[in-house]
Amino acid sequence: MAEENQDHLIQSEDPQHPANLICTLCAKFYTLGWVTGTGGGTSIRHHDHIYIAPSGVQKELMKPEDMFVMEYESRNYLRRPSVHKPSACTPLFLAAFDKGAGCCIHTHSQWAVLITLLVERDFGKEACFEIEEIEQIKGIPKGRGKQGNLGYYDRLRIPIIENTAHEEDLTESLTKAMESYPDTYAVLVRRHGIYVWGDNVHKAKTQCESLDYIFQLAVRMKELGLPWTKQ
Ligand SMILES: CSC[C@@H](O)[C@@H](O)C(=O)COP(=O)(O)O
Ligand SMILES: [Zn+2]
Repeated sequence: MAEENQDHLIQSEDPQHPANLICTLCAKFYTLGWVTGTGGGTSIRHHDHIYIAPSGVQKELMKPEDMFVMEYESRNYLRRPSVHKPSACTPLFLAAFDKGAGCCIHTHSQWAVLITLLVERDFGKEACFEIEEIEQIKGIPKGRGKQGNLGYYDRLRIPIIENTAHEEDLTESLTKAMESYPDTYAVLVRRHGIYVWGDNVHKAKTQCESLDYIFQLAVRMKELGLPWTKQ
């Protein structure tokens, strides 16, 4: 089967079609500083199809025809544009889909990176960003299989993993963090950025926005000497 010729998988007039949506979302994320300089990206699961962007391209300028399509069960590419390689983030996106996600967003947001620099590295212990009593925490779900979102008095915890020289080498520690923090919908990567996933595109996007807001606020709080938690 000629993988390049599966154009029907990415051609649709529907703006909500994953191939169109990845392009429009990344163009918006670029304006937030989340996917500049080819860094970051987004992947969407649509039934048994995973839509993946190319590696090393300007993520805000992508077209639907640039998209790779993988069959989730077999992990075979159904569509593979010959001029590109698939995103180096693909195994990390797949780790999120394995946890039931419908969409995974990777950003290089400077707020996320700053948070990873502000949380001490404690050798032998898993690092974690924690904050409470901030209204926007209510934009984050309680956890996988749990109903509803965190409350104002709940503590938000986002694990932090160490960066590696190559994106794909993050997969093992990302998977481990997902297991240590079964309720989390995000993992920070020190000096790199964040992976955020959600049950669907809408949830992944709004959760990513809520977290970025909280990170920006937390950086400012630190500058002002204000604590993130009561103790
Ligand atoms: C600025 S290069 C960034 C990459 O190494 C990587 O961290 C990244 O987020 C994007 O990888 P890509 O393979 O282009 O999808
Ligand atoms: Zn990255």
